[in-house]
Amino acid sequence: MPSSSPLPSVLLVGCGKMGNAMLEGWLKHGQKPSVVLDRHDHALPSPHHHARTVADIPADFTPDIVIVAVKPQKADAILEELGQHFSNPVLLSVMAGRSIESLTKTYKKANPSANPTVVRAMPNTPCAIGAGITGLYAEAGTTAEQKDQCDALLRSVGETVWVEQENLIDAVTAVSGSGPAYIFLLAELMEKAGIEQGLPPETARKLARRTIFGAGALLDHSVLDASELRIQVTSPGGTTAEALKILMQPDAWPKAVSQAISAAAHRAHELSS
Ligand SMILES: NC(=O)C1=CN([C@@H]2O[C@H](COP(=O)(O)OP(=O)(O)OC[C@H]3O[C@@H](n4cnc5c(N)ncnc54)[C@H](OP(=O)(O)O)[C@@H]3O)[C@@H](O)[C@H]2O)C=CC1
Ligand SMILES: O=C(O)[C@@H]1CCC=N1
Repeated sequence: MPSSSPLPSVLLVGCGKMGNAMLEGWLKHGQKPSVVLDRHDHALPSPHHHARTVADIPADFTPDIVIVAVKPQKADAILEELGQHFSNPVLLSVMAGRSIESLTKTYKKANPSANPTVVRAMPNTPCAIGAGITGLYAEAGTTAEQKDQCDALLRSVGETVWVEQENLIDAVTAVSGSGPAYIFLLAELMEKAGIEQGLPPETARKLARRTIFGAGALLDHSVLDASELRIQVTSPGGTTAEALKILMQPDAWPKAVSQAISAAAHRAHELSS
């Protein structure tokens, strides 16, 4: 649960879909004066500050944590620039794939004496409504206080789990970072199939969305395994059993979900450098 003390101050670099999802939650929970660096306009409540470039960051601003939330393929220039501005920050990267080694190397490129302490985090967009889940990994040498500060930020917008090996962040990315997209696809497909069965589009949309919401909420409340909750819906000889005969074919969902998550993890690995 979020603590009542103010959240650490941050320099949030990149306030797009993921950065903004986290920022909304942080602002609600009360955050020390922070700066958002993004080339697009952002109306921030006082005393927070929006900067379009590194040069716009107030000279006396030293954030507790520098968070990098730009695309991993486009991060090099801004990382190099930040390395010249903040020498020894806690650098919290939410970028998919980019390894601690690669982040550190790029950060030090224009300022070899820079020495960031890198923590990697993989949140997801439900952070926007406080229902996120974030996996974290900290490089060796990160202090307990630095880890606590990162954890507090992400815990304020959902739950957190820490992993013991950096490469497991790729698995987190594939399961929960990208995961909401799999569920949104399911919503799209259920809605479409409902329309094919003759339901009015608005009714199909409502049924699909509320079913996914309700099933998620039940999973969240229940101590039972997902498989047990599935069995509770599945009357012998009934309708669900007929649907699951198709979905649970080894070549259907079991294979597709495994392959999809493996492909996402593989892509994260490709983005490491
Ligand atoms: N979207 C998601 O669900 C998740 C994303 N992530 C990670 O979060 C990161 C951001 O993803 P996402 O939010 O989707 O991306 P977005 O492109 O939506 O957000 C990035 C933002 O940063 C801006 N930006 C990029 N470079 C600069 C710069 N040099 N100076 C100023 N502004 C800049 C972009 O502007 P412009 O668009 O003009 O380039 C954009 O507004 C990625 O690394 C991704 O791997 C992690 C978990 C989930
Ligand atoms: O698709 C991506 O690469 C990012 C990382 C996880 C979710 N979105």
